[in-house]
Amino acid sequence: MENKKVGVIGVGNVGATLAFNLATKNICDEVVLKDLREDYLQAMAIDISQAANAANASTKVSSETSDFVNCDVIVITAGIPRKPGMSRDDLLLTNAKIMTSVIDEVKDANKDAIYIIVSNPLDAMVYTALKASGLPKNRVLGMAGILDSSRMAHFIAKKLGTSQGKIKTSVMGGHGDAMVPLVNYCTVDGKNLTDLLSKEDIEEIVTLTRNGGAQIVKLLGNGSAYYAPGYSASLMVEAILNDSKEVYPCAVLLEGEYGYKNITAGVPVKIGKEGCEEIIELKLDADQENEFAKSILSVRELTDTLEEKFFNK
Ligand SMILES: NC(=O)c1ccc[n+]([C@@H]2O[C@H](COP(=O)([O-])OP(=O)(O)OC[C@H]3O[C@@H](n4cnc5c(N)ncnc54)[C@H](O)[C@@H]3O)[C@@H](O)[C@H]2O)c1
Ligand SMILES: O=C(O)C[C@H](O)C(=O)O
Repeated sequence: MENKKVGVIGVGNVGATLAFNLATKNICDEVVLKDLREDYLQAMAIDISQAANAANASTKVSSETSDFVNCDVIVITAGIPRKPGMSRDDLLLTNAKIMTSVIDEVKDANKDAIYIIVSNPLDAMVYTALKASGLPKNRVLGMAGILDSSRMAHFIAKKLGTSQGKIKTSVMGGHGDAMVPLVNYCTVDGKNLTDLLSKEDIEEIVTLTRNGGAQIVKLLGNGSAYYAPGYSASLMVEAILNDSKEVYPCAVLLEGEYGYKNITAGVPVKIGKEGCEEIIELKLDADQENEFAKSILSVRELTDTLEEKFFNK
């Protein structure tokens, strides 16, 4: 790619954190921001541009509508976050409306873009984005698996009292309470997690991982996590722009993989300049297959609701 350009729609907590990472680390040549809140949008563009200057990074940051064209990657974080006591699923219809409207606004001027969806409920928003854009499945990916895996690694490090950075984890399925942390694929410094911790400790880590988003929502009281989500999204952007073929867990449309069709959920994906270039089919044991089935079912309930109350109304 010649001039690498990334559009970020929604520059609230996650979008601004993402844009800050992209700009200060020179991950692309241009970042273009878009939001409903005009003054806030401009403030973010100026502040992040100044941060890039402080970092001696050459990335240009803009909030001009006329610049929101020919993006290579568009990340959508526009939408409302949940509040304490809410589930991500409670955001379904509000955020589906926002998702559809922002895609309608940008799709014609950004015909080659790969979309990364962040808004919640994540898997249902990927489904919505696919329908709203009419794009092939490889060009719409959802960010959640990297975040959930990073949470699992955090809880393992805490439990073992070990240094971070040596822990490999992977979480599949929908980004909801039924997500599937893949315990037998976790290693710490090359050693299997199952050889390092008891069954009870591992179960506790799985529960903490599943509740990781809610834990932060409760502590914040008004909003949800953004540093880890923003950073996780920047890894996906980087993999696309650099055509790195990195494998990350991402939400994509399944068309027979893992035995499911016409449903979006998190699976390991090889990411390159075409977006999702391959879905990796891991061998799951019987328990994991059951958990994945439950997770798929919870996403299916949301996409059925969308079909009934949003797309066919
Ligand atoms: N996938 C994940 O793992 C993950 C992680 C964190 C947050 N999220 C989700 O991401 C979304 C954003 O979270 P946040 O913390 O950044 O929220 P936020 O409220 O800080 O930011 C959302 C931004 O979207 C903007 N917006 C709303 N409607 C818009 C529209 N039509 N056009 C342009 N901009 C619009 C708002 O003005 C706001 O600036 C939420 O739905 C949240 O649940 C997902
Ligand atoms: O928990 C949320 O609502 C936000 C996000 O999905 C997260 O996991 O941090």
